[in-house]
Amino acid sequence: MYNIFVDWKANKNNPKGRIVMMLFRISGVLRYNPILLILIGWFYLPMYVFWVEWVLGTELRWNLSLGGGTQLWHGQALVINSGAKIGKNCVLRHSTTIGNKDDKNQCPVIGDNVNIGAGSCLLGGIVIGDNVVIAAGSIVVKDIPSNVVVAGNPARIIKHLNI
Ligand SMILES: CC(=O)SCCNC(=O)CCNC(=O)[C@H](O)C(C)(C)COP(=O)(O)OP(=O)(O)OC[C@H]1O[C@@H](n2cnc3c(N)ncnc32)[C@H](O)[C@@H]1OP(=O)(O)O
Ligand SMILES: N[C@@H](CO)C(=O)O
Repeated sequence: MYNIFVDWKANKNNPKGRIVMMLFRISGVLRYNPILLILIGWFYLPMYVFWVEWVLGTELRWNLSLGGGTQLWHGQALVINSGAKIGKNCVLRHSTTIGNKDDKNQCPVIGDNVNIGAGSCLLGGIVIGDNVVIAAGSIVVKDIPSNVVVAGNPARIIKHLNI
């Protein structure tokens, strides 16, 4: 619940990001509260799926593990498999896919402060460190260490960050 306020602050000057993240966090509250889930989940979750996933095209599954302070820019055609884990203070944009590579359904585990450029694909059971910038249009299919910028298809390190 606390993350609602953290996300709100992180998405300053970004009303769409604020609203989508708030709706996502409310669905997360239902996940951990069986009574609320029974009382309002039957109504709220289909509405969430309809408006956020289908109409806005932002597939942030209600049971996704997503750290506080997530910035969501634009968000259209963003699809994240619910098996992925994303840390705190990450930036998500449009036309991005984070999901499985094959039918083993292993998904990325992403650290804190990871800034994912528009049009990227992060696939399979890979681990991405903290403080990583993923350039627009990158295809990431291998582990990425902390404190680097990666770009390209397949994504390779183009810079080391002094953090
Ligand atoms: C509507 C909107 O505005 S939505 C916003 C969309 N923006 C994003 O998604 C942000 C993503 N940001 C990027 O992709 C940026 O290019 C960054 C952060 C990866 C790199 O930016 P900078 O640090 O300024 O790097 P710089 O421009 O100096 O490029 C460094 C090298 O990486 C290459 N490079 C930069 N971006 C990319 C990319 N997306 N894909 C492949 N290579 C790239 C450059 O060609 C350059 O290569 P060179 O050294 O061989 O000449
Ligand atoms: N600042 C925004 C611009 O659209 C972004 O980085 O995505």
